[in-house]
Amino acid sequence: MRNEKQVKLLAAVVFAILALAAALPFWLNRSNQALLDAAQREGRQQQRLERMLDLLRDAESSERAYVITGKDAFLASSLQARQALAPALQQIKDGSRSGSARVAAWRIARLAELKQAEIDGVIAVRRQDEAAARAMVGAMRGRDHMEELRRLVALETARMAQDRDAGYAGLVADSQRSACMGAAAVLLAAGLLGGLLPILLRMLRVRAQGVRALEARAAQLGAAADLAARRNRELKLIAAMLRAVDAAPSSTAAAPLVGRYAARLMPGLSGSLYLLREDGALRRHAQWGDGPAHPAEMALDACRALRRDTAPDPSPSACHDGCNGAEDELGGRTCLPLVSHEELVGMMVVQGLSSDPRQQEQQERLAQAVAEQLALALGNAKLRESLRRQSVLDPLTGLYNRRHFDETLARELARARRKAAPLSLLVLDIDHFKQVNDRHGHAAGDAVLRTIAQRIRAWGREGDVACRYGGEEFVMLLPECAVEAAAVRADALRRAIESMTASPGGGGPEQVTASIGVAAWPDQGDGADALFWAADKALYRAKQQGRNRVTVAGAEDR
Ligand SMILES: Nc1nc2c(ncn2[C@@H]2O[C@H](COP(=O)(O)OP(=O)(O)OP(=O)(O)O)[C@@H](O)[C@H]2O)c(=O)[nH]1
Repeated sequence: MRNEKQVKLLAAVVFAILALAAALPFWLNRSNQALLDAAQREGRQQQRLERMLDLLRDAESSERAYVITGKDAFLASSLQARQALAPALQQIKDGSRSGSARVAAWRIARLAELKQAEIDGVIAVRRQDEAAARAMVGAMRGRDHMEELRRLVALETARMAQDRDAGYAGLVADSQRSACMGAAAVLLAAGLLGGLLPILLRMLRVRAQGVRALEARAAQLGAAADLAARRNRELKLIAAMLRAVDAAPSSTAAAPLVGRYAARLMPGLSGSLYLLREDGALRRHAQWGDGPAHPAEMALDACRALRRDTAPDPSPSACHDGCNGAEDELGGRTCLPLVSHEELVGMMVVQGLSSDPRQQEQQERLAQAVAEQLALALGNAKLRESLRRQSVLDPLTGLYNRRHFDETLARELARARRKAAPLSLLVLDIDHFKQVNDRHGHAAGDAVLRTIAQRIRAWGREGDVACRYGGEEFVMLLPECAVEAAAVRADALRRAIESMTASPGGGGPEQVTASIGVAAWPDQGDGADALFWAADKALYRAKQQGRNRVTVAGAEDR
């Protein structure tokens, strides 16, 4: 700022000096012109004075000739000279400007008039008396006047020459002064410019530094804005992925969605999502990108990322020996254990990381952020699954409970109506189970219930729904199975129970039997209650008829 003021001030001074130097030739030219005008004026004045002397000389010659000859012919030129003299004298008076020149001009003019008057007087006397005229001429008055006139004209001429010389001398002095001033002005301006130059250079340097700093800052801000926009997009995608996982009915159902979001979140990278199975192995449920296919299944101890510590380590780990023992190229991959509430729920493998360390760090940071959020969401999904399972499962046998049966029966009935397909219901009750409890104890009774549940599970087909209805009573729903086929299958189950070892661990009965009542929609019951009622009545009849048998509901059971 201070520099800027200095530069402006110096620039103004330099400008003024240069303007002055530029004005000098004009000023000098004006002096030259004035001198030239004065010289011309004085030259003209000198010509006038000489002409005036010539006229008087002509007039005097004519006068002499007339005095000597008396002939009027000689008076003609005197008359002409006389007529020309008056305007010539007026021009001489007008042609002088300065005070002294004017006085001299007036004196000369006056003397010329006196000379003219003297000539006129001699001519007038000659007309009367020649001798008197000759006497007048002889008196030399006219010659004195002419001498005086010549002297004055010479003086005036000398004065004019002197003035001219003085003017020329002044002009030379002015010219020298002007040259000196011009040179001084140029030197001064050069000096000032010399002083100005370092300041300007410094200012330019400072400005250039400022511009560079601003450019660097702008680049930083641009990069920060880009980064913020990228992070914002990533956060939005992560949030959307988490919402999708939350909305999915199970973690396995969520996995393909995760794969799709991961492909958008980490463009250019490939990867796989593994979920931990109940048997403790990792199973691949999603894969994205164009990278190499990762193993479909992986044992926990095959992964260096997982076996490194006793507890799963959620920090990213670059594999160096490949998964599942397979050879893998070094680097370019990170395996991220998905740990939620200190429990491993799965693993995310990201492949194709950049070889540029900075870019790789960013990719790993993003993969780590995705993995952390995903682990929590998958953990929550598993928790929800577990809660949901617990709410519909019977804790003793692991079969569905009565609540689930009620819901399923209503749903399956609706489906059967839609499809016009049969739906069979089996109600199974263990025979004399009270005696089992009484003889072997309640724990042995529980063991028998679990063994029978296993047998039912083994007997069931895909689509069958087996539930513990309560106590020692089980129900099985057989969609798209007509009553005859259901009766056949029920008898197979009865026989399987009859032939199984009821207490494999010992301490209980060796054998148990069960009675089964069978009913089917729509023949034995149109609604859920009617169908159950019919099957239960058939079971009652089986008990009455001696147990360990299958009874199909008939018209009397409706
Ligand atoms: N150990 C055990 N016993 C149970 C459980 N639920 C019900 N029971 C018993 O099952 C027995 C059912 O007996 P009952 O209803 O008299 O029938 P039953 O002895 O099987 O006779 P029938 O059905 O007529 O063949 C009772 O002794 C109950 O205490 C259970 O969860 N565990």
